[in-house]
Order: sequence, then C-alpha cells, then structure tokens
Amino acid sequence: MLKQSLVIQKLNSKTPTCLQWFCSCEVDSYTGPDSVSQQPVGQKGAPTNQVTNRPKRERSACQPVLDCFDRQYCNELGNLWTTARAVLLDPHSWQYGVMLNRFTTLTGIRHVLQSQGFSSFLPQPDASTLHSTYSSTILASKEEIDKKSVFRPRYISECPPASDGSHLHLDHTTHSQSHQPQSEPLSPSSLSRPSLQCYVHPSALRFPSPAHRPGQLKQYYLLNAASLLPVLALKVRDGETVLDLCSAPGGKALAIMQTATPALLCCNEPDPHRRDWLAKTLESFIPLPLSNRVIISAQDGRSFGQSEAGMYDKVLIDAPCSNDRSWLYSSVALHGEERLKERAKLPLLQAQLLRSALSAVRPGGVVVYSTCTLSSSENYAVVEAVLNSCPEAEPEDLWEELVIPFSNHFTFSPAHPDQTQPGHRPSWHSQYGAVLSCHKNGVLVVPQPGKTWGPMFLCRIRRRK
Ligand SMILES: C[S@@+](CC[C@H](N)C(=O)[O-])C[C@H]1O[C@@H](n2cnc3c(N)ncnc32)[C@H](O)[C@@H]1O
Repeated sequence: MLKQSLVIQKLNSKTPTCLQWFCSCEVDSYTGPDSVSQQPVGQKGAPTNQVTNRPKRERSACQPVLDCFDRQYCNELGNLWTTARAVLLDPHSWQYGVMLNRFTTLTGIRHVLQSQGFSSFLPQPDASTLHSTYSSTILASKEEIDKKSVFRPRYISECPPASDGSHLHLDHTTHSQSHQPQSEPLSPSSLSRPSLQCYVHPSALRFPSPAHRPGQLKQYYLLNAASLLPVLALKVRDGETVLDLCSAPGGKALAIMQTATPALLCCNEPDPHRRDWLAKTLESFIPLPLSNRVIISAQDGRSFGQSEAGMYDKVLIDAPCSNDRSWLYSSVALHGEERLKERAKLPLLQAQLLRSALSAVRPGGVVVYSTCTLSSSENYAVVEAVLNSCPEAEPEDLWEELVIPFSNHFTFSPAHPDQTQPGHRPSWHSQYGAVLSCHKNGVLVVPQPGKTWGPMFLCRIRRRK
C-alpha cells in the first residue's frame, strides 16, 4: 500500500504536455503506434496520473505521403479508407492502451485507471487464482522487485556459444530443461501467473508516460492496443523458446513476457541506436530473476534462420514497414518522398525476414508476421509470396480466435482487393459497428472513429512437421 500511494503521489507532480509527446513520437521512422514514447521529450519531473486530453498543436500531414496513401488505399480499402484517413489525420482522436507490468504491484494503478474510465479489454485474471499459492509472498516480493531487482539485459555475445558456434543449446525434445542451467531458478514470487492486462479508454484520453526511476521497474507501457494482437496470436507458453526477430523498441517483447514465462526470449535488433532503446525498455520492465531468459541479439534478421535453424518454438516478426501513422507525419515533404522511394524495397526485405523466421522456427512451431501499415503489398502480398515458395508453411485462420472475440474493440477489414479469393470471408458488422473480415492469409485492423487502433496486420503461419 505504501508503495502504491508513493507512486500515485509522485505521479501527481508534473503534467507532460501532449505536444511534447507528439514530437517525441516522430523521433524515428519506425516508431509506430505501438511504440508510443514512454518518456516525453524534455520531461523533467514525473508525470501526473491525470490523463491528458489533446495535443495543443499538431503538425500537418506530409502531402506526398498522403497523396500516395490516397491513391493506394482508396483502391484497396474503398470507403473504409475515407474514415481511416480521417482518423490518421486527427491525432487528437487517437486512443492509447495501458499495458500493465505483471512484475510490479498493480493494485493502485488499476484503481487509478478505473477511476478515470479505463477498462481492461482482455479477460481479467481472477485475483484469487493469480496469487493462489503464494499470495503474501508475491505481494511482498513484488515490492522488492519494483525497487531493487532490476534486470540487466544480456547480449548474445555474453552467452557462451555452443560447440557448433550457435548461441542456443536447444534439444527440442527437452528444450525447457536444456535452458534451465543457463537460467537462475525463478523464485515462486517472480512467477505470479502470467496475464496480459491492457486498459483502454473509450475516448482519446492518454495516460501519462511512466517516469523513469533508477532501480525501479515501470508499472505500465503505453501502446496501440492492436499491437497486442500479434502477441496473442503467438500464444507463447511457459518454457518455450521464442524469437522476436525485429524487436526494438521492445513493446511486443514486453507483452510476450506478460503472457508467459518462456525458457528463452531472444530479442533481435540490428540497428545499434534502436538496440540501446530496446535494452532500456527491457531493463525498465523485466526483473532480475528473469535476466537469463531474455537475451539481446544484433543480427540482420535475414540471416537469422540460417544461423539458428529450427531452434525456436515461436517466432514473431514485427517487420520494418511503411508505418502509416509515422510516415504521414514525416517532418518535411522531402523526407516523405525519400521514404516513399524506399517503400518499394520493403516487400522484398519483409519476405526475406519472413523466410528467415520460417527457418528459425522448429517443425510444428509457429511464426507470426505483423506490420503497422495498411499496404497490401507489405501484408497479404508478402505472405502470399512466401507461402508460394515454402511448401512447409501453412497459414492459420484467426477468425474464431481473434477476430470474433475482439470485434468490440477493433475494426478488421477485408482489405484484400480480390474479395472472391478462396478463404476470404465477407465483411461483418458487429453490434458495435466494427467492420470485420478475415482473409485466410491474415487480418488487418483499420483505425476507425471511436476505434482508432491500428493499422495492424497479422498473419500466423505454422511450419508443418
Ligand atoms: C516495427 S519495428 C519493431 C517494433 C517492435 N517489435 C515493438 O513492438 O516494439 C521494426 C524493427 O525492425 C528492425 N529491422 C530493420 N531491418 C531489420 C533486419 N534486416 N533484421 C531485423 N530487424 C530489422 C528495425 O530497426 C525496427 O526496430
């Protein structure tokens, strides 16, 4: 209790302006809706627990990028583009999810969120089962974790290589056990039952970014709630080996660690600047007892499949992409035009990364491919090209598992131009007005008024045994 009141008190000390956030969101080209800056630029004090309403001043959209989107998305999305466009052009309307960090004490933050009108959009863990066996120990030790046991990221170069030169020592019949010697045994207190918890608000209120406090874990991470769909589709289980092939700044890696306690989570990021950002994210959210289970690697993802062939149960490839929200606000027209030139090269890179991911996953394992663009050439077309050249890859239908359960919150789109294609499902209007559809090669979340989540495309592919 003491800890919680301290947090709330500190949260009250200073309000960041949304303008600061808005600028910090544009720091780099890949920063998408799923990687809202966790520390507003220029913020000196801790943020308030009061939600902020609107940016005071926003930049106008980059015209060459908007023109390009209009040409392409009008064709691909039809009328849905008109409303999606309006949302993308109005950052005042954007909603934010608050993903809680299970490694910290959460009672106070939940109360603050609920009192301000946020609610969980995922099934809530039952408090009695969450802390069933170790309830008092968990609460006591979580405060310890909050304050002291901060994770220090391990880089893959620090891991002793196996005799074959690889950094993993996996025997897939016994991989859980084979990883254990590298990991410190987890105390029961750090093994509270994994549960992904994310709070959303029906309107565009933004919870403040969590302040950085040396030696303390952060309680929550701000993101675009649609970013959780690829992680949910991955369905990581305790003890599995997981590769996050394109990991920085680490939002989905954190979400994976909320859903389960893998034997190993390898977070790969080739860009040094972004890798530092990733390391800081992991440090701020993951406790020390898990440090040997989360490693950072710096490979070009295109060669990962060769160097670590068949070694992972699950691979997430959250690919570098056009990132519609971010690109639309390219600071100068020239920058936007340069990005558009680069755009044509993205599908090739994405297909290479997806093929590499399919090599890195074991037979029977699962790859989830995701992007934060509406562009079908970076979504369905990439998946189709790879499926056509990889007979061992089999796409899985996400309709029952994700589209129907989340139809209240997200707007899924047909998006694919060829609506007659086998496997394509028709649009469906839910009671909440969400337009839903699912293609056999993936689902697309399209931002819509009142449901501004996305863009987010995802596809799950199983490697046949
Ligand atoms: C969309 S971002 C990933 C966001 C991250 N998954 C998250 O949830 O925070 C894509 C990342 O891929 C990285 N990337 C670019 N080229 C890559 C490559 N050849 N191999 C692996 N990663 C690459 C980028 O530097 C960028 O950090």
